Amino acid sequence: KPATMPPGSFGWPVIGSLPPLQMPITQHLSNLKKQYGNIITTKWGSIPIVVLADYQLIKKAFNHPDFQGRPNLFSFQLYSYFRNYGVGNSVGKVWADNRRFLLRHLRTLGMGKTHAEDSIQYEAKMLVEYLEEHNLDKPSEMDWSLNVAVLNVIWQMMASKRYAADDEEIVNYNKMVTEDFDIVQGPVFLLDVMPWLNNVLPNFIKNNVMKVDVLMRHRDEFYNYCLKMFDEHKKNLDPENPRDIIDYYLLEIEANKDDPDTTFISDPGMLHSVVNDMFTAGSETSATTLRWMILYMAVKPEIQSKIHKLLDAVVPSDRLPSLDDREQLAYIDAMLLDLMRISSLVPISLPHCATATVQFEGYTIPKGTMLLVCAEMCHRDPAVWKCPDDLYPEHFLDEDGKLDSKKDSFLPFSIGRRQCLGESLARMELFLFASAILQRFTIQPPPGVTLSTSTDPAMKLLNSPKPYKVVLKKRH
Ligand code: HEM
Repeated sequence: KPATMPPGSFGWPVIGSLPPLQMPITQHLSNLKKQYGNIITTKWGSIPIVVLADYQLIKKAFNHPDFQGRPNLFSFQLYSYFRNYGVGNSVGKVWADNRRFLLRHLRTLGMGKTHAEDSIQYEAKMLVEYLEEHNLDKPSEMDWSLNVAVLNVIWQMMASKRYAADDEEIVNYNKMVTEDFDIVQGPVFLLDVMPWLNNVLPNFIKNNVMKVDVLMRHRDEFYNYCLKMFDEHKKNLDPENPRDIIDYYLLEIEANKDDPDTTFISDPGMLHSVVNDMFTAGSETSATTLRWMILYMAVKPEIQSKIHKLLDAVVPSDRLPSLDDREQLAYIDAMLLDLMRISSLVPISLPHCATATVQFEGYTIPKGTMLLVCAEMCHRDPAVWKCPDDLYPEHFLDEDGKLDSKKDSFLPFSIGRRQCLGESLARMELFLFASAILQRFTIQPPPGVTLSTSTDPAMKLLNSPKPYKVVLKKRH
């Protein structure tokens, strides 16, 4: 390791210092922090890495203009056919233009406003009705209906489409996304960190062990589905009344067709990557957070009962909770924020990459270094949180019981220039879905079962609960 880089070690030649397979990633990084401090050098395969294990350092780094790249990881790049397309994994002007475009038009389409509220409330109503019909009074898993409800919200903003909870096409797409998340957290990781393996490994290993063929098949299926959707949109496009992000994007392409430097190019691959990024980033994340919520409510009856009392006092039982009730239901928002803290859905955020050599905190961080941040460690820091390992909504309430959401050491949506661009939509969704579910049901563990809130150790990028069953009892 160059002496000018932060303390740590590059490990062995070729393999570097790979994280142990069965150890949760936060445990591994926490061991490195104990050994080397808050800023650490390590190496996975051929990728040099700097790990940031302190909130103030993370904030500083993720606001630095030269730390906004993404590393070239095989399983991320695959989705854009290895081109600098889309928003979640793109860099430079393509990323900046697509990000600005999406933020602007998601706001036009109601992100954070009443227009989106109506559509989320509708999905919440459909979801509770579905749960009432299928999951009442018996131990049951929270099935795909949860994913479909969440996906419908983003699907409508992107493509003006919504699906029934048991629609085959959408359930199939959800299964693909979930399966892909499992696969990219498995052995294909070796292709991410040792890209040269791609040229030497025989296809039967890449396909049978790493499941690369499955990832590619899913990607192509979704690509073809998108092409059909784009054609439909082109046929029905009314420039005076754009309906959704796809319409706005088609208009942007048209408006920029004579600009040789534009990133809004007519290659459908670009729009496909934008749509794909939004669907993957916006569905599994919110759906898994709701799964955590349902689990924690079953495990913490005292918090659930406080929420029930509050809902009964504030919201008449013949209508769903709405954003107008939000101030009076601050305890629910506080519970959701603390849920995001304790579950740390994205424990190391998404990796960033240095796009230039940077002098940072007295060290040299060479161009191409990957940056990883310890969000989960910040969320469980006993020096910051009163009850670091427990769900404790009071972490996010001030002395007057008002919501206090701006906390240091709290970064479930990451921080800085690449911070989650769906944060306000996600927070609105979580509030409306969670309060609708809790207004309608009491959530209990199955008789005689002790539910565990420990995370599934097979998951590295996303902290998911282990599969569980709960009993829903109708309240109203
Ligand atoms: C509970 C729900 C969610 C959580 C916890 C979450 C978390 C995150 C995190 C940690 C990042 C990485 C930021 C970085 O690289 O520094 C991210 C990025 C992103 N998220 Fe979310 N997210 C959620 C919901 C959503 C939703 C609903 C959408 C879509 C509307 C969305 C769209 C995105 C996109 C497009 C990016 C990439 C941003 C970029 O690279 O500039 N997310 N999210």
